[in-house]
Amino acid sequence: MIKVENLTKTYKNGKGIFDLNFEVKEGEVFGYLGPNGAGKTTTIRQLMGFTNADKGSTTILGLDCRTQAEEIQKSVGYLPGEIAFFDNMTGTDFLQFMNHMRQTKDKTRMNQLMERFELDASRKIRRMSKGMKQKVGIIAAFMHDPKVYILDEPTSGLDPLMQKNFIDLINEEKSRGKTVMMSSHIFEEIERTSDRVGVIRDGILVAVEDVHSIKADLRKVFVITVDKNEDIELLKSSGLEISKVSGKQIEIVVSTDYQNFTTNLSRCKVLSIDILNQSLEQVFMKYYGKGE
Ligand SMILES: Nc1ncnc2c1ncn2[C@@H]1O[C@H](COP(=O)(O)OP(=O)(O)OP(=O)(O)O)[C@@H](O)[C@H]1O
Repeated sequence: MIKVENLTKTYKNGKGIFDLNFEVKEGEVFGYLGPNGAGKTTTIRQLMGFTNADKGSTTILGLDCRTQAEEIQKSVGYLPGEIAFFDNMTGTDFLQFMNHMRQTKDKTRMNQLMERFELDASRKIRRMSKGMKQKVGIIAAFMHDPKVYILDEPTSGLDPLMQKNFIDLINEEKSRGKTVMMSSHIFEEIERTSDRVGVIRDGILVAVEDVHSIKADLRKVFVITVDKNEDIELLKSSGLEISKVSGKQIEIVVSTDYQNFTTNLSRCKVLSIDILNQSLEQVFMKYYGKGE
């Protein structure tokens, strides 16, 4: 659905994106992660045909992003990172204008989305809060029911309830067979929506990972409080992976060995069990920060 081959775009200051190769398959949600300035927006703008690459090719729905940009911009559901609207228009005017540009007559989906995101679009855009403008952008990207969505930090400025609303919307679209590529800084949002994740750093794609298999491999840390010191000794000699012992509290890391874990636990007088889940954030943080 989306294909990026050897894509390179270098700005005069030497920054940019370098030799990117990845594909977003039909019906998949592809999360695009990376620190500030990594090159996410640059990649997305290339895909939307707003800038010319130095090298490489990009296609969406089989359309060439450079020579068929107009068609792509009409058919893809695109949400820019920085939303620049016609400030003097009301939200409704802007959405109707977009419908007109795309020759969409049916307003049912637009109205449903406005209701879903609780947007009063009658206000002038320049008087809207950042979150309200973001909602206008989301509705504009989704209302023509496109096959492919390209979304640059879609939940930026949205409150937690609306973020959840957005995640639900993405998952609904995925179940309808739509293809989504979205950049984000919010790991939870990626974890709850994406099938695969691409990580970009300093303009280079440093990883493409399958989120489902990462989730399956995530380890759980159980924090167990027992009644007696003998129980601690028993657990220490059980062959389980112990990450910390503090008095009558012991932390046990379990990834697959649940049988051994429960058998040994049943031999102890357990007072409490807490679980610390390893998150996608902990897995991906290695790509952030300097020098790692
Ligand atoms: N028009 C431009 N001219 C020169 N440098 C640019 C231009 N646009 C972006 N850059 C630089 O290219 C790099 C990539 O920027 P880009 O906006 O693609 O990053 P990003 O991953 O989207 O970042 P963020 O998460 O902060 O939005 C940055 O170092 C940025 O300063």
